[in-house]
Amino acid sequence: MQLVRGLHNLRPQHRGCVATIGNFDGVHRGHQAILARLRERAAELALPSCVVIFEPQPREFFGPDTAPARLTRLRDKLALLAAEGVDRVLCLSFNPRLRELSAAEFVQKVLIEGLDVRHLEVGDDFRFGCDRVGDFAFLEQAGERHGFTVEAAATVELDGLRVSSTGVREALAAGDFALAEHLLGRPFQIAGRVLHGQKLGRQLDAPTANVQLKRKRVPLTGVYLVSTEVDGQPWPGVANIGVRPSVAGDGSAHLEVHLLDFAGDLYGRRLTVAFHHKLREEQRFASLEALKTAIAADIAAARAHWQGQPLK
Ligand SMILES: Cc1cc2nc3c(=O)[nH]c(=O)nc-3n(C[C@H](O)[C@H](O)[C@H](O)COP(=O)(O)O)c2cc1C
Ligand SMILES: Nc1ncnc2c1ncn2[C@@H]1O[C@H](COP(=O)(O)OP(=O)(O)O)[C@@H](O)[C@H]1O
Repeated sequence: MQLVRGLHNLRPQHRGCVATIGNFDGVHRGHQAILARLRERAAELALPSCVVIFEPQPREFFGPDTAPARLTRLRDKLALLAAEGVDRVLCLSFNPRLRELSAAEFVQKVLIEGLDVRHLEVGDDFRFGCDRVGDFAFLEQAGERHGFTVEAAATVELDGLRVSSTGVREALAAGDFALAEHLLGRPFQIAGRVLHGQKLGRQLDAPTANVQLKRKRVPLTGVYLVSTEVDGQPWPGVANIGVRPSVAGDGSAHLEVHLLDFAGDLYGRRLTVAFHHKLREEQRFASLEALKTAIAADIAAARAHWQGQPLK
């Protein structure tokens, strides 16, 4: 899959494609349905498929502190899109200039001049352009003028519930991992590099791989049963994600993973942590001794849970 960053990096060979536009945060089963349709149309027309995404996502641009926490950072989103068979991603910076483009200008600059789109696949609630005035009817009219077809992918519902990034966030916040996994089509995961921490973990009899989080806000906090892979081998563990109120810190979110019966050096490695079950909320403990006792209980609970269970 090819990544093109910014309209200015589009070349003549990128013109002529089948495209879709959106945030694709989480690349959930609703997104996957649109991407499947995109693949079909690309095959029928013998054209490459292109997904247009924004970075930051528009809501993050308008309200960095109020936008919902990301389910997938850019790197993970790109890997998931590649796995869905997308040929090309055009990643546009959502900046004041882009924000001010009218719907007609967006169509002209991005879809016509930039991509020469022959077919556009959109979600049924997709809106775009300054103040979100562009909608499906607008695109259909533009398509008639410029010679491209537009199709609105039907809403994907599972058990009567519309699949959405918001739905996944709500499931995570409620600790309903079965639902999150159902909506995503895979377990919820966070990937990142293992950084050096405060070296407190070993004093707590629970060394923890400190997985780097690139964003301040996270879609879940608490203590969880997790699994990861080390050298291709599935490995169970227990993790805390949150601000660690018992430990002096800067208030930013951390993901700390203790792997059961693991001894070794994980610094610098990239871990993908899958979340399976919530054990408890993160707590503020009065002493490190009390925190140590709580962590020992969490580890015992994780051991009891994973005993004899195949890792997912
Ligand atoms: C299973 C588990 C549960 C944890 N629960 C809490 C908690 O409730 N409150 C808290 O402040 N920190 C909690 N922590 C985080 C510890 O404070 C953290 O792992 C410790 O500070 C080690 O940090 P370091 O890797 O920077 O040395 C938990 C860690 C683990 C592994
Ligand atoms: N069972 C284990 N689970 C997680 N990390 C472990 C384990 N055993 C050893 N390690 C290593 O120890 C490091 C964590 O030790 P810790 O004292 O918590 O230090 P830090 O504060 O740097 O995270 C991990 O990054 C990893 O390299």
